[in-house]
Amino acid sequence: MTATPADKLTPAQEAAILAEALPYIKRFHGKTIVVKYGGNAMTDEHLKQCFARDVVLLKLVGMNVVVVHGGGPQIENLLARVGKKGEFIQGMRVTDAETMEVVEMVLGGQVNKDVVNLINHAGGKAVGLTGKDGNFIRAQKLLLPNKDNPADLIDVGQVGDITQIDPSLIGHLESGGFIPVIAPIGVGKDGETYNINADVVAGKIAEVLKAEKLVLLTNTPGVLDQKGKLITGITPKQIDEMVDDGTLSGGMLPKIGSALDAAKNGVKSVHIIDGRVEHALLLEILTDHGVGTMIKSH
Ligand SMILES: Nc1ncnc2c1ncn2[C@@H]1O[C@H](COP(=O)(O)OP(=O)(O)O)[C@@H](O)[C@H]1O
Ligand SMILES: CC(=O)N[C@@H](CCC(=O)OP(=O)(O)O)C(=O)O
Repeated sequence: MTATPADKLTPAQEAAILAEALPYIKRFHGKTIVVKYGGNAMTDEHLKQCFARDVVLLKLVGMNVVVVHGGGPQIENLLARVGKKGEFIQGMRVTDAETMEVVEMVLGGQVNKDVVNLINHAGGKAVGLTGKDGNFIRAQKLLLPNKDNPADLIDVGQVGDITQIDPSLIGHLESGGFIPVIAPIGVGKDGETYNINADVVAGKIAEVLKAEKLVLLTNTPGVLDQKGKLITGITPKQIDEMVDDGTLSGGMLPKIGSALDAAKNGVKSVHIIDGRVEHALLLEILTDHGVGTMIKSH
């Protein structure tokens, strides 16, 4: 028998991997999978193309894929060009009127169209939306709790707290074979524009659509413990402890909060995975090798 280089699979091995996908394709056929594509995971061109191909493949084998994207680092780049630096409180960007303009330009424009274009180039039919389209993400001003003084609330500007999501627009797109690509911008009752954390939007959309899975792609292997080791499954109790002792911080706070809310509110499985790994999405959904951290509801 001829030797096979370690990095090349035999035809039998390749076939075995493809066959492994069958039970997952059957299980998730016709089901909704919400994918949050973090701004930190969309920095490398090759990885971006892998992501787009994964989304198209999942759609073509019959899953209703909904993409919600972020764009934190991309917002930061444009803010720097106008001489501003972002400030975050509890993982939320402090959003004054000028920052809101930049956020809407970047999320609703540049990043949204980039993701749409990538997916379409990979053979899908993606349609970009913000919450203003059909008023489908309604929001009101978010006030953050002050841990030191519960009576006091922190004002972070035009940051939105979701009040309502209308799933019908997504349903129409899905029935036409389109892949919705959603920028995390909400609209207030008087037409105000709100900046919403993308993890929060992804979590709420997954809940409203009664999604089978919510997958959050980011730039860490998953949730890490104090020693930097990956935690493959995490419970609400562990989350509370890790928030209290500061092991979970920054952008991970809204991410884990939304993930837990989604898991508690009916989304069957919720995962935080490493978007820097090629085809991380396919590995998570179509193989026996779960990657990253699964968030448990209890
Ligand atoms: N315990 C933790 N495990 C993993 N990442 C953490 C943890 N605590 C804080 N983080 C930070 O959260 C970041 C991910 O959140 P964020 O920067 O908002 O990413 P994204 O753009 O993908 O939403 C990580 O890059 C890391 O710096
Ligand atoms: C209120 C708030 O913080 N909004 C986020 C929206 C983008 C986002 O969430 O992007 P990532 O997923 O790449 O972090 C922001 O302005 O950065």
